[in-house]
Amino acid sequence: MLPIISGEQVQQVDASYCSTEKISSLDLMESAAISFVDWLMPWISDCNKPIYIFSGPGNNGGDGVAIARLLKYLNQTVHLIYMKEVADCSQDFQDNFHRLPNGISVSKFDVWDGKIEKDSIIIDAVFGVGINRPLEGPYLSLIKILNKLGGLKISIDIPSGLPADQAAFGTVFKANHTATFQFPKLSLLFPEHAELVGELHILDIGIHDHFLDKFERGHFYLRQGDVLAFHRTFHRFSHKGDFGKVLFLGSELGKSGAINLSGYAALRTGSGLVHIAPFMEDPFRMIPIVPELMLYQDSSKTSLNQFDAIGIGPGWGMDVDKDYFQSIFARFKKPMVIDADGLNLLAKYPELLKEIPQNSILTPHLKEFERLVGESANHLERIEKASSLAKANKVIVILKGAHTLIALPDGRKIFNSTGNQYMATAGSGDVLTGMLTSFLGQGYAPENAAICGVFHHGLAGEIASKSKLRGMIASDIIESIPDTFIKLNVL
Ligand SMILES: NC(=O)C1=CN([C@@H]2O[C@H](COP(=O)(O)OP(=O)(O)OC[C@H]3O[C@@H](n4cnc5c(N)ncnc54)[C@H](O)[C@@H]3O)[C@@H](O)[C@H]2O)[C@H](O)CC1
Ligand SMILES: [K+]
Repeated sequence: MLPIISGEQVQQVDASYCSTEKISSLDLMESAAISFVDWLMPWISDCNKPIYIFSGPGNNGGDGVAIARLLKYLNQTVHLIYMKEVADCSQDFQDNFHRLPNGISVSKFDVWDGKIEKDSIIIDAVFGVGINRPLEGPYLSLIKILNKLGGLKISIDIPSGLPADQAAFGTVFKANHTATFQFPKLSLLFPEHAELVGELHILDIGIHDHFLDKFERGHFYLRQGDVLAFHRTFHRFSHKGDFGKVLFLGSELGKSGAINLSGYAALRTGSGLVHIAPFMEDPFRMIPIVPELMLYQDSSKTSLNQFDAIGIGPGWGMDVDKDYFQSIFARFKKPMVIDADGLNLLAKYPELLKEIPQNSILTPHLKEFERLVGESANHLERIEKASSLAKANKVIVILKGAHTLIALPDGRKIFNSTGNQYMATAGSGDVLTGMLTSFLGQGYAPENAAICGVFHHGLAGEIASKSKLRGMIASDIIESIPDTFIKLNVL
């Protein structure tokens, strides 16, 4: 998995890479600039819009200057506005500045006429990961001007003003795309920064992941290439028992959809036998959404050991009494998935947290998480609280949202790369619970079940939303689960 290192460590990685590969930092800046231009050109080459590049005094500014040169070579109309005397800028900035070809309009900010043609493309290369204090003076004035403009606005590496590892501490450039180098900086993954970052793109500049491994501090980014290794494979002689027998407890009267969605998602994820137990007086009156689902009546006296995995909570309601809730942890000693009202019940009876079987998977969304651990000032604090909850109770905490976080009991924190805004729809969480429980029931180690469940859930959402966009519903996510296995070639 790709380590997410700190902004401060980026310089050390660069130095390590340059000395091992015997290249100069200027060469590395050139690869960064080339990867940016390669990424940008396919979608701007036909529109012929003027490009304004704003370059600060450090190496982020240097990237901007190198990009100005490359775009000019590709016959683009380029305006470069730089902020500080060239002699006071970083060495690589200066070297690139002296290589600028003719035909680019170059102005220093304090004498620039301030004119930006309508519908221009704005490239923000003011500050990168070297930001160390809030924007002020000319930098603040510039970003305020740029934030008022519409059109395509792209940040190089990180929106200027945003620190790499912390919550924003002042005015920040508002990008609609951020093209970041090599790995996502931690702060680019915070939900409160979504409006600053826009769509996130990760550009490879040639540094191999193992250069990042040396600086690894427990944060990782989960990509498609990583996820295959966490799967179990099955063969021609596998039978339905191998694929697991799972049960879902939830769905009070009026919310029968919840465990139906979980159960159906478990079937589509590959479970052999799926039971659903509605929390209703006569559970057998409910009609499952697909005939492959079996109904089950649970009581606090019956052992649940016949099941390989259980998922509890979707649509359960808060009328579940404490003794019955507690009895589940005594009747099922293997890792389970706890979601929705299962989590709300834990928030109501926090003394039961220590009774949860080790390595169980808790899947709060932000509100449920707040009920469990209280409010957080920002996402950084939330990430730390999720990790503490996981470590203290030896459970896996999946904090749902854009870039869902998987906090493992050993302290590792994994951020997911799949999914999109269209997944914020009723029942999407019930689908995740179904998928996670299914993987557990198929004999996946809980950590692997968490990783595969979260990744495939996001990927299914991406696939389903292609043809549905805002009209996508949770059932569409379920229908796309099989395509995720086909896409990853998991047999
Ligand atoms: N491996 C890579 O990812 C590569 C990244 N590159 C780019 O380099 C920048 C980081 O460059 P660095 O020079 O370290 O930092 P900045 O450009 O952000 O500028 C730092 C510069 O600015 C001063 N400063 C900081 N905050 C302020 C402020 N609020 N007001 C005024 N001045 C400020 C600080 O003192 C420094 O002088 C990275 O993001 C990439 O874009 C390389 O191109 C190649 C490899
Ligand atoms: K920037």
